[in-house]
Amino acid sequence: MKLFTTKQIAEIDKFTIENEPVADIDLMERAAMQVSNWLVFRFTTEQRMLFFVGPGNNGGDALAIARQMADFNFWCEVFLLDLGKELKGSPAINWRRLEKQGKVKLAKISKLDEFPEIEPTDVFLDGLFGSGLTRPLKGLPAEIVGKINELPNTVVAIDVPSGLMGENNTGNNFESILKADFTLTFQFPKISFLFAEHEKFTGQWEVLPIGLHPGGIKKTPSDVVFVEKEDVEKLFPARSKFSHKGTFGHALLIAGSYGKMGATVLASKGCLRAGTGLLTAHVPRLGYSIIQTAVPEAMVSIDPHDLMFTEFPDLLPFSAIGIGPGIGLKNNSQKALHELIEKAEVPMVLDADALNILSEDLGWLKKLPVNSILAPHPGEFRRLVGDSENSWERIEKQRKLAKDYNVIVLLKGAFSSIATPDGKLYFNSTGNPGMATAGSGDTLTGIILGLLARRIPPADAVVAAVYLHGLAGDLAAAEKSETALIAGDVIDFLGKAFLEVG
Ligand SMILES: NC(=O)C1=CN([C@@H]2O[C@H](COP(=O)(O)OP(=O)(O)OC[C@H]3O[C@@H](n4cnc5c(N)ncnc54)[C@H](O)[C@@H]3O)[C@@H](O)[C@H]2O)[C@H](O)CC1
Ligand SMILES: [K+]
Repeated sequence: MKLFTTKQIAEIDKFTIENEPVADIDLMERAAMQVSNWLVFRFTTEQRMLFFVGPGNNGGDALAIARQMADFNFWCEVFLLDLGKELKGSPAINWRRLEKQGKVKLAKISKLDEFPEIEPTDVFLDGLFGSGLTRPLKGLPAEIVGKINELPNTVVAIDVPSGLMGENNTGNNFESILKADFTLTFQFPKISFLFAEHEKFTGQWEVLPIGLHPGGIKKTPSDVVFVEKEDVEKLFPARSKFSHKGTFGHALLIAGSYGKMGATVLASKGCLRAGTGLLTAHVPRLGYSIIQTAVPEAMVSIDPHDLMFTEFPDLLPFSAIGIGPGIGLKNNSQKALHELIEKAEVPMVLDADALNILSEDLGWLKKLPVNSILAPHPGEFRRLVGDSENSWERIEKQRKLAKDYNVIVLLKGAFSSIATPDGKLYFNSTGNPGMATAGSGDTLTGIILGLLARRIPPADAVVAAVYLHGLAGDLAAAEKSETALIAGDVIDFLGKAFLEVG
């Protein structure tokens, strides 16, 4: 799914109104009905619904929802924020419709003292501000938000939690952003919902389709993609009956050192499960019997050093190279990594210690084969490019790194993001907190390597690998719980994940 800025969403909104065509007020009614249908199944008519209504269309939505919910026999009360201006357009029409219906108590709030008496079971609906927010909240709106945040009641935000910007929240006043338990957002997730520090504002968010015009969505350009099943399905070429091992390539994995051979085992298994034809794992001497025993499907190339990576085999047979998990930072290994980068001609995926080594001198990134992949977690990313004030700034740095060095940068996190040199940005939609566990990243590196070895174009390989890794983790958590989840489970469920994206 393409993701848009709130400005672009307003344009698609306008396109829909003109080309469907549909009257503004009817589109609002449609959006409101989606929210009402959601609320009806979530709450009971014993609970009061208190609507906090702002001056724009977000408020208009709230007024329409209040009327619809009253028709569903819910007790609804409306509190219109009185900012000294009359309602206009569709919000004004919805106010009159409520007056005519006569089932909902209507009040205005012009100062904080007028905040209503509440019961703990009351549900708050936030229709103060949505995607039209232009600046941080202050004055009365900020006070109302502050008051709502102090109370224990369940809060449902309409479209966007009031006060949160749709994209960049640098410089926003975090004290005056509404903290919702649920956010019901229209048609597209807003980009700022994908940043960890905003979870406390959005709560659980859900996308409600409101039938925006497909033509408008198609013609609006966007470099940002929220990766879902249909985006991944199309990346896999069908396997021909006449395929043989060579068709699916030969991966070289360089991983592990004394005390860290588990990283090699996990990455190897991930790689094999991702469908590589052949895998050679290059390991220090001490790792020989470990790999032969734990991963009999892999061939082993043995380093002359007992404990660490110091040399690599002839690169000719390999269609992709993965390096990093558990290799350590010793000088010999650093030197060998640099030599490998000089010689390699097939796409590489670099992770963990390989990235820590390259952080010392980013000049090496320029020498990587084109479209190689860096797969840092936030700590490794910081070592590469320095501190970031927030997720937005981190993403900007990620995109710049990808462009400047012609590499694909995968930043691992809750919604892992992938930046490509041509300026595209992907956010992954799968995965769960249980996957923040030892060896999870090694497994992912293996999966990426396996897809790369199959000669799937590097950007597609990363997007698909991250999605499948997350999906396997979700399937595993459903059976084993997030708490008990270990990296090996993700590998075990990778087959089921592949079946789902068939
Ligand atoms: N395409 C859709 O998704 C649809 C969205 N709908 C709803 O419309 C809102 C966006 O409405 P809009 O009128 O553009 O903006 P808001 O209601 O968010 O508020 C804008 C209003 O407030 C003023 N303002 C902006 N910032 C501030 C501030 N910091 N302090 C005070 N006032 C501020 C601004 O000048 C405007 O007057 C979207 O979220 C959906 O809920 C449609 O109903 C259906 C289609
Ligand atoms: K809102």
